[in-house]
Amino acid sequence: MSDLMTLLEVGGPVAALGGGAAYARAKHPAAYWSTVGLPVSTVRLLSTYGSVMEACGLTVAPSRLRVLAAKAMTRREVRPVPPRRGLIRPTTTGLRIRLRLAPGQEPADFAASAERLRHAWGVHAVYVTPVKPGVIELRLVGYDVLRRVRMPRKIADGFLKVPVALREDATPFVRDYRTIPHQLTLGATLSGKSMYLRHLIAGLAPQPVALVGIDCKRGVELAPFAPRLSALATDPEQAAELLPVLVKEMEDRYDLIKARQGIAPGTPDEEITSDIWGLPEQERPVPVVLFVDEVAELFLVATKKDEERRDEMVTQLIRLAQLGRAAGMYLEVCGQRFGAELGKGATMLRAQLTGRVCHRVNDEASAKMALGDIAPEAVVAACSIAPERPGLAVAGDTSGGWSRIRTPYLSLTDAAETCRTSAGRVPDLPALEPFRPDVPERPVEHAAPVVLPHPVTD
Ligand SMILES: Nc1ncnc2c1ncn2[C@@H]1O[C@H](COP(=O)(O)OP(=O)(O)OP(=O)(O)O)[C@@H](O)[C@H]1O
Repeated sequence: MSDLMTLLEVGGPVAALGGGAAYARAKHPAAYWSTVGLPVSTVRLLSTYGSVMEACGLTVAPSRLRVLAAKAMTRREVRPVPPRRGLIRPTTTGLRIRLRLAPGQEPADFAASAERLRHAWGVHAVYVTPVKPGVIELRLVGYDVLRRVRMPRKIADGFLKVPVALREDATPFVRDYRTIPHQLTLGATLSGKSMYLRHLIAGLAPQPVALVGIDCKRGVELAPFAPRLSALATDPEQAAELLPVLVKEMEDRYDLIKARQGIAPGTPDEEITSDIWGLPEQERPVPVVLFVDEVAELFLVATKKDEERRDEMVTQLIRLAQLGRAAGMYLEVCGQRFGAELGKGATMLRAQLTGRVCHRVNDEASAKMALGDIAPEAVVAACSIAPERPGLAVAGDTSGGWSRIRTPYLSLTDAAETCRTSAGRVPDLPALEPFRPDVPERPVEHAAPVVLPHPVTD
């Protein structure tokens, strides 16, 4: 709204079309787009649809019947036929339109022409999404939505789902733990990893989930969220004590599932479960999300004795990643690099982390560690992230899909406040009780003294 007001102050939508247009478009793209850009672009799309499709090679030859009918009724030449289009639907960032593909066309033809379409219609970007066989959706985005991120008002969030960032096509990027249980987030220093973690923690804090942290930066990243954490380890020694407890918790959960499966030989199929989600609600253990910040610190060793501890921790992390999903235990691993050079187990652990988010990195090798096994283009996209845009990242998963995303700004104070107000939601997990972090008392603001000092005067 304030953007809109500023735009109107600049000269209003009509005046903005004149002298103030360039200023308004550059300064307040969202307001410009919703007040001026949308009608202009709709008219442009409607009036040029057929010719643009033809110029981009996205038309097909008319059917013989159509040619005959046209010849019989008019003497005009019959033009190639563009795909049938549905209604133009405005969005806050642009337009959406569905197209029915003509026989012989495929979504890849449109994706290949996206750049040409964007120039022809004068928009920031055009994205192509297959909806069902024979139908695609074109999403026209009017401006660079990742420059100043605003999350859409309506987002399909829910249990174990956190809308953590915005994609470049203006759709929310939702971290869904039940679909992608474990994730690896990489990025150079000051690239925005902590902001990403902050959003996840603040998003999960109000949900019935146990949050556990291993923060090898001596707790500086996760300590502000201490009121909502069930356990926090701030160095490798503490992590070495916490990890076996988590593995034991996971094994107990497997025993619980097994006990349920063995209730009676004739138990109906739908009551036999292979993960905690099949258990009755009152018996179901609370999900646990383990945040590991600066994972490389767990791998680094100085002495022979450290090496043994390291090997144990890595094995436990691999076990959690391998078996955790069914027990409702999820991993969120963060670091600057995570390659084979970290030693035994690193590649194996990385392979278990399905979700990948790569912020700005210092070299191609780091981007390859996160995205190399997803798509080569994703690696290139990650390498071209500018330092001036912290929070920008490339998100992918091992199925091969990827997109550019950016987190909105969330101050540490606001995230910590969310954790403080959700402190009552820390679930009861007796095994983790010894690892519960101390919650520092809030600094008390000094109240005004009851007796006001006044200068002693003679
Ligand atoms: N999405 C964003 N929008 C605006 N500013 C951001 C965004 N993400 C991060 N920043 C800013 O960039 C700076 C670095 O971010 P952050 O601390 O998250 O980086 P980091 O990768 O965790 O760095 P380090 O590894 O050194 O801790 C901070 O000042 C933060 O406010």
